[in-house]
Amino acid sequence: MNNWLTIAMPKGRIFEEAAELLQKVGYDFTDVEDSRKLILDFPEYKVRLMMAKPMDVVTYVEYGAADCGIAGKDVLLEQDRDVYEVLDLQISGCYLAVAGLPDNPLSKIAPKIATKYPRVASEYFREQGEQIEIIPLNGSIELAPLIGLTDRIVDIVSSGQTLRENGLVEYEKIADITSRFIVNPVSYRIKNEQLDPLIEALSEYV
Ligand SMILES: Nc1ncnc2c1ncn2[C@@H]1O[C@H](COP(=O)(O)OP(=O)(O)OP(=O)(O)O)[C@@H](O)[C@H]1O
Ligand SMILES: O=P(O)(O)OC[C@H]1O[C@H](OP(=O)(O)OP(=O)(O)O)[C@H](O)[C@@H]1O
Repeated sequence: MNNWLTIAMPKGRIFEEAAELLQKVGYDFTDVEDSRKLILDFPEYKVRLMMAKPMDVVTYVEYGAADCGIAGKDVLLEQDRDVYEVLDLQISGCYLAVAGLPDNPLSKIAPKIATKYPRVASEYFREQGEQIEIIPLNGSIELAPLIGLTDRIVDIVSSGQTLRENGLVEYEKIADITSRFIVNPVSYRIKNEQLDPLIEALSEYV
């Protein structure tokens, strides 16, 4: 299977758009979504798919367990791993923002920030000259300011519905986010015969 490509695919909300894009370049993985299998072989394409949590795709690619994969720019910013980010696939668009209760100035001493993105948040507030305390959370981040646990959140905004329905407002946008095609640096050299045509084909659709 040395000439096969192993692709780490994000389960969850990115999968459908990623599979649609790959279908356009001749790889039909659309049936996979309903399966619970984590490793799926496609001999017709010489491709092995690994189904991973979106936050973990970069780990599999960095360690060479997968040759390449699809990951949100939010994950790449947070993890700063040794992988090549070769293409902006322009799918699963959203952005990272600072939000909180309206008309609510930051506490003077060590304001608290709830987030799944501690590195991005720390770097952002450092650039603003603010000394903050990170409160790491794994989900429902919007709860934190509602119950008075934190001054602000740093989280993904897409439609804005979650902020709106919880009476929160956006203070600043930090970064626009889309999904990226990433490649393991060694695979990039030794599997260029398989990777180059795929990257080339994808680049025509984005
Ligand atoms: N509204 C959104 N909220 C969160 N992530 C989004 C959104 N829109 C696009 N994305 C992208 O999707 C990725 C997260 O996908 P998903 O929500 O399936 O994973 P997850 O955060 O591990 O979810 P869960 O923990 O709920 O299973 C992010 O890394 C981001 O790039
Ligand atoms: O602007 P919107 O379209 O409302 O999307 C943004 C929301 O979606 C994500 O949460 P998710 O649904 O992944 O749930 P979680 O809180 O469990 O992470 C994100 O963390 C926001 O809460």
